[in-house]
Amino acid sequence: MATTLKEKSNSQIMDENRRNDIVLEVKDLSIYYGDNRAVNGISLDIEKNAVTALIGPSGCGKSTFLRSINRMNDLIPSARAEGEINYEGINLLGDNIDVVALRKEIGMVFQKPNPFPKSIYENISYALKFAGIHKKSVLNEKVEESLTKAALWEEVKDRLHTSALSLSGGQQQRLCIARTVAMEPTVLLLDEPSSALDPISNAKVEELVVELKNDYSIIIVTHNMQQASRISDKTAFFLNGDLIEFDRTEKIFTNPSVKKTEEYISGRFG
Ligand SMILES: Nc1ncnc2c1ncn2[C@@H]1O[C@H](COP(=O)(O)OP(=O)(O)OP(=O)(O)O)[C@@H](O)[C@H]1O
Repeated sequence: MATTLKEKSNSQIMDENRRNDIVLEVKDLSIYYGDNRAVNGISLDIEKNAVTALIGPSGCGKSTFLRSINRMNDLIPSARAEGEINYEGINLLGDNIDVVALRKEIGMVFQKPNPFPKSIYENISYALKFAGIHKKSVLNEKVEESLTKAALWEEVKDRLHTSALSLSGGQQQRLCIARTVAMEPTVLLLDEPSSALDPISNAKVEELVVELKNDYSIIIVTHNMQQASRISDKTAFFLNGDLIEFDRTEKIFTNPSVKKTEEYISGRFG
């Protein structure tokens, strides 16, 4: 007989509530490049509508982990993953995953802004057309909506048909965020999205990330401890491919449980 709500124990209900708050469930994930293991059997849950920061010294596996979530590592012939990344009940590492559809659902923005050498408008409409949207009025609406979400509309609305390359680095990065958002993803993967930007553009991207978590679940790789503590809700500290500590950001930065975390965030290594 199916369990009715009444019959469920408190712990069952708590467990279900916890699962409802989770967008990605990572289980015993290892990632190899040839024989070299870059990520060592990590497990963690990524919360919905929250910002999760990945921190740790150079080469500790942050980007490798991030890229595994939307299967960008498939583009590296020597890379292979073991374990599970569960999203809506599906293991994203499975053989039958449509990676093009996956990358729409789980979008990614890179460290260096990489707009297409086309107009601001076309940067967004291109992917929408590819996805089958051709009606001009719908395209116009979606372009405006994505640029507004990326806090760029006011700055570019009068020059939508000029080259995206004429924008500042910070504007280009917000355009790349708008381009990703236009595909209506659920999860946004951000790989050091503001590290190549000036302080004012960096602040704008940070503000934007906090705003975007209302609509998306965000995972951000950052080398900037202040940035992680300012904008993230949860922080994962990686070291040599291991997940050393994963907790609420406030806890990680004020009272970490592991000595290595404390040493890293206080700048004693890395
Ligand atoms: N394409 C690749 N081929 C082979 N090894 C790789 C490749 N990319 C990364 N690695 C190795 O995997 C390990 C983890 O690298 P990764 O780039 O994930 O670290 P990271 O923490 O993101 O570093 P950074 O902060 O410098 O970007 C490193 O030892 C790196 O040399």
